[in-house]
Amino acid sequence: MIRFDGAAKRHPDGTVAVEGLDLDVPAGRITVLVGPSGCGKTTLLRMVNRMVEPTGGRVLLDGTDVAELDAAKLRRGIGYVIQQAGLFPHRRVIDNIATVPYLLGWDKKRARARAAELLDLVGLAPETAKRYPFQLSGGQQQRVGVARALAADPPVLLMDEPFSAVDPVVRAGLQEELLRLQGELNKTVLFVTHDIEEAVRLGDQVVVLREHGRIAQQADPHTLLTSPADEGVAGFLGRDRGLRGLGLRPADGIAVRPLAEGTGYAGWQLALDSAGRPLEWRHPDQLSSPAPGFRPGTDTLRTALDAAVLSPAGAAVVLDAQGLAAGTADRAAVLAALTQPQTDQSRVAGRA
Ligand SMILES: Nc1ncnc2c1ncn2[C@@H]1O[C@H](COP(=O)(O)OP(=O)(O)OP(=O)(O)O)[C@@H](O)[C@H]1O
Repeated sequence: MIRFDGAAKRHPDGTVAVEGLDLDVPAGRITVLVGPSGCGKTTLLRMVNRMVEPTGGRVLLDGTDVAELDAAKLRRGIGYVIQQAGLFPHRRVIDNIATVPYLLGWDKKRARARAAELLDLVGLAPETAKRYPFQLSGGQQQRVGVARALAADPPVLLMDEPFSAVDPVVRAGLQEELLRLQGELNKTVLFVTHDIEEAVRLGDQVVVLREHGRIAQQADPHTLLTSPADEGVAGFLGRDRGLRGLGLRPADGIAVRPLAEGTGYAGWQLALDSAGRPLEWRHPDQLSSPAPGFRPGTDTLRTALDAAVLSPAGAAVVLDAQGLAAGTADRAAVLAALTQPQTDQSRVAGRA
């Protein structure tokens, strides 16, 4: 666990970057620091690996003040990912990833074998190994950056706006990948972003900061979206936060009308292919329309609601794990599920 214990940073020119922060970053979870430019996010992150020395208070790593640890050794035990990856331009991808193992004195063969393993883990093709960073796309470079940070299997990962230099589609893919990796690796992740959307998507815990590293709110994403601490946080969260909150809840507890009880709604009939996959909604007097659906438990309430809203029949198709139609759920059934209280266990699979 990382603990900020009154951690403060005042620069020689008098600028107070962080006034004095108390914060616990629990082991094995993702904690996101989010807030406007200049509020002290990067300063706080860098206090952990001693790239910034606090001028007041302490940062504890598993109970030990990091100031008492050898800085180089400390950094080798902490993965660090920054914006635009920060790869060594003159080194091949494989050797970029093996940077820390080399520093730790691993022999070349073992270090490269580990790097190849990580290349695969972050979803890059083996032939990428021989390339130089300039021969990769921005998204691929970020994946290499993540692989490099993970190379020596550090328990702690510091990520400073790692995905902000890539376009929204690539960014969403990288976020997805990080959640998948975290599901396997359970690192203690401290992640900095100025994007609240990214914060609620990735964080088990989200810490909204104001200027001078003051905490405006510290909460899980659902609580943050549904109960912002004040007007300032609500403004920072932006519009549609209720709807966005549904994207964090699994589509459970929705009453399903089984196929055997019929698939007709006010003249619309659900057509299936021979295997039982939904094809479209058909109506004798109207154009056919796509039949969107959702998988209970796997998809979110937002997806279920979207499917019900888009359906001309006013009902979403309920799918099984194989993508076959298991039944339908009308808008009223989806809306009824929205009003059910959420338990801690009911977060989207892979997130909690
Ligand atoms: N070396 C320095 N000397 C003086 N002031 C500094 C120094 N480094 C950072 N600051 C100031 O400390 C404050 C916090 O900076 P920091 O980089 O931690 O903010 P941030 O929240 O990460 O911002 P951004 O989202 O723009 O990256 C800012 O006001 C910044 O100008």
